Amino acid sequence: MPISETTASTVLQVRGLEKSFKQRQVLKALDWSVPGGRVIGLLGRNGAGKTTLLRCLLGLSPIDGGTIELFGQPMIEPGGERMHRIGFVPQTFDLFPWMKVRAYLDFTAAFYERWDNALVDRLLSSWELDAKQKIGELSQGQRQKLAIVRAIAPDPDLLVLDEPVASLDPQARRAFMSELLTLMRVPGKTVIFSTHITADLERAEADIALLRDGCIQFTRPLAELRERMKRVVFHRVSGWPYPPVVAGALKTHVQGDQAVLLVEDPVMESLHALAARENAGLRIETPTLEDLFVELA
Ligand SMILES: Nc1ncnc2c1ncn2[C@@H]1O[C@H](COP(=O)(O)OP(=O)(O)OP(=O)(O)O)[C@@H](O)[C@H]1O
Repeated sequence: MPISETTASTVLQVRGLEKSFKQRQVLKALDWSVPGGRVIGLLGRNGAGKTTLLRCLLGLSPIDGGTIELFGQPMIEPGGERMHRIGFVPQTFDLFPWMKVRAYLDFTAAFYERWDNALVDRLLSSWELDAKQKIGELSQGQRQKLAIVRAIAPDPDLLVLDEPVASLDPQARRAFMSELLTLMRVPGKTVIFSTHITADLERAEADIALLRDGCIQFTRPLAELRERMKRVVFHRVSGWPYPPVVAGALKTHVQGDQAVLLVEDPVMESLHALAARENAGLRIETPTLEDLFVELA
């Protein structure tokens, strides 16, 4: 499947990215182009390399090969002018346990050109974070909320979040997603977040990027995936000695009397002709994003 094309508003351009840990090659000649103004959900199975990729993109982990451009400039190390435009929420946040929440935020604010104090106060209050509590005494979920507040407050142009909602309860998750969408309504802002929670991606109407086998397999709007990917089920009482061959099939399973295929851009006339030829029943369904993830990842 094609990778998104480079546009004038490309925020991130990765070419041939290679990254290994000892003998384990995690990212393999990875190409990725991320246009500005989108919410991108990065999906991939456990260990696919999502955290590794996000850390490489931000210059937090050295790369073995390839190039990364952020805002049109090569990304070699973190910091510099660009840090004012980037917000990052790591998978775990356990810095400064001795600092109180307010002191930590004030300390962090000093490093940024922009810092939205009103937003900080609003989020602390609506997410029930106690400004006087020490970070070390916060629960995992509360720390994650704090990390999100800290990342959003500088009004970044690019917000990168590594499983930001993993420790949040459903209410907090929804509140966070709604903040994220509010942030995105400003033109030109880009959000990349990794997650296993496909419902959040659906709520955010995110573009879906799939990381598998060390590469980004595709980056596509969710609506387009829904439109183009169909689950095709053939049913035949006598079973399937060999699976039916269908143009555009990405995955095929035979389960008893059913042959279930995930098909990209199915041609309806061909499917009906095949069903008639094989004397089989035919059903066409739109898979959920979770179904797609299970099939493709
Ligand atoms: N510092 C490290 N040293 C050695 N191996 C590492 C290191 N960091 C990651 N890896 C390996 O790289 C691979 C990718 O890990 P990564 O954390 O990027 O995956 P992930 O997609 O974020 O997984 P998850 O969904 O479980 O968070 C794994 O096999 C992991 O063991």
